Amino acid sequence: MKTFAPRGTTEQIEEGRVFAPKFDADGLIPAIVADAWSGEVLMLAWMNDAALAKSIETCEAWFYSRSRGALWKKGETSGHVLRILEMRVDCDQDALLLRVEQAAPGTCHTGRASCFYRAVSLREPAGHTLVLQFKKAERVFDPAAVYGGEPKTKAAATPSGSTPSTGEPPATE
Ligand SMILES: N=c1c2ncn([C@@H]3O[C@H](COP(=O)(O)OP(=O)(O)OP(=O)(O)O)[C@@H](O)[C@H]3O)c2ncn1[C@@H]1O[C@H](COP(=O)(O)O)[C@@H](O)[C@H]1O
Ligand SMILES: [Mg+2]
Ligand SMILES: [Zn+2]
Repeated sequence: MKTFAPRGTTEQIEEGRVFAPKFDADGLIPAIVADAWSGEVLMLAWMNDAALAKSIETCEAWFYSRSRGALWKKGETSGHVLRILEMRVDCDQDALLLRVEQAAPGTCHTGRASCFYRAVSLREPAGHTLVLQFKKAERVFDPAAVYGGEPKTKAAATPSGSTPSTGEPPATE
């Protein structure tokens, strides 16, 4: 059973009004999630046909977890659901952008605001271990309290979560 329109011509896909999302060979389409108010990119996850349909029906973000092999409503454990204010599709309709309002601060399961809290060093030659720089590493919630497990209160107090071997600088934002 197909939930969405079949792909048309390039002209129809790029300039038309019919939503005809392209799922990859695994039946998935990537969805970038950004905070609707700040524009901050929060996470990237994948949707299958069912997750996309549920997201559209409920205006809450549903994904397909590749590692768990299951449909997943973001926030089902944490309560940190993502209300979709707008869903955009890119030119060739093979990527989605969800502009969301967060029910609670912190989208990343590590307790950070965004999954993208580290930067890869640029202008480095390939072929050796590249060091990551912590850019926005402070935890805005304690993942142990929300998900269970070892408390992260110490790491929350030291935003860079410093592990001396990597020489991480403190958070810069
Ligand atoms: N909460 C998250 C979560 N939030 C954001 N993300 C991002 O979403 C991506 C999930 O996509 P995939 O499942 O395809 O990714 P994956 O890396 O193959 O596998 P997992 O992350 O699912 O292990 C990850 O790569 C993360 O960058 C999360 N990925 C996983 N979780 C887990 O989801 C579960 C439920 O959490 P809540 O939805 O917050 O209740 C918990 O077990 C969390 O650990
Ligand atoms: Mg991942
Ligand atoms: Zn994350």
